[in-house]
Amino acid sequence: MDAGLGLRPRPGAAWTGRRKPQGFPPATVPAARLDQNPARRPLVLRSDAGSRSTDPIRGASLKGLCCHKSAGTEKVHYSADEALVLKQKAEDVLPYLNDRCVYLVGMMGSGKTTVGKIIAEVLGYSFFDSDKLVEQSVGIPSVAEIFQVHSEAFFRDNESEVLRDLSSMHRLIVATGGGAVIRPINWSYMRKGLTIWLDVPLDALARRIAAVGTASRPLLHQESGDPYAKAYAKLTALFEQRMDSYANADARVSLENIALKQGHNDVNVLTPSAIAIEALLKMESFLTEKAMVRN
Ligand SMILES: Nc1ncnc2c1ncn2[C@@H]1O[C@H](COP(=O)(O)OP(=O)(O)OP(=O)(O)O)[C@@H](O)[C@H]1O
Ligand SMILES: O=C(O)C1=C[C@@H](O)[C@@H](O)[C@H](O)C1
Repeated sequence: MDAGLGLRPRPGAAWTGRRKPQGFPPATVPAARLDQNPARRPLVLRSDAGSRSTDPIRGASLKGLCCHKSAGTEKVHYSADEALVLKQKAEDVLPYLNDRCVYLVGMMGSGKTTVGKIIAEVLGYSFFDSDKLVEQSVGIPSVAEIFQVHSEAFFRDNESEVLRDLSSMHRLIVATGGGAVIRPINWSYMRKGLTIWLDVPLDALARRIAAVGTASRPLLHQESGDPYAKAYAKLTALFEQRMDSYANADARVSLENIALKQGHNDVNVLTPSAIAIEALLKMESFLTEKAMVRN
């Protein structure tokens, strides 16, 4: 049990009696229109029998040309205690979420994919990585190559189109690209769901990124120099430009704060599931406060 988070599982307590928020009624998922840009491949939405989601996006999910990383297709490991808390928190959040999508925003390497898959798993939602969807729709296998063959602007245009298409769907956890927050139009799409900022200290990000190399991250990639130092310098510059945009998110998950609560100095010792638990707590706070204001 993660005592630092002050959580006690309440077996069977799925609903706390708070009024279920209104809005976002169940919707029929329209066919995604990823075919408007001539460089993009048409995308067909159809039911995904392979998804482990309990109610896969109202009977439809991105498949075929899209990369569908359902949370159920890759095993996520966490301790029994964490699993219990995750399950309980997911049950608390689900009624308030009301099928809305959740967009994880944050710098490169902040854990949007790692944490997003856990959240998707416990909520029974489907997981998508918007970078992968752009790669699939453009037909180029890596973001780095898209930058090289086309341009960053081309990538950003396609990223906006992907986010626009996802915004008409339900029950998705979306790991967005690190730079998705810089375009106001993207916020108009993400605002249809819930936005969560994974706020990770730059030093920890630089260490994570240096450990795996910068080749897949075109904005950080330079031919020479110490991988940590160059990642740290570039991340610092990017973060200065973007921090106000990240702060637009509905909720902020600060790894520094979680580490403080758990008595750690280094945020990189935090387990992805502890971060997912904190994200669910933040989602719950945001959604219940919003419901109280409304009622
Ligand atoms: N809590 C954690 N502690 C340590 N390392 C982590 C943690 N979460 C993720 N990582 C590692 O950090 C790297 C980046 O994680 P991940 O791909 O989930 O981030 P991301 O935000 O989706 O990145 P990007 O936006 O660049 O795709 C991976 O190597 C992952 O294993
Ligand atoms: O931070 C960024 O601008 C980026 C982050 C990645 O997820 C990719 O979307 C791309 O490499 C750009």
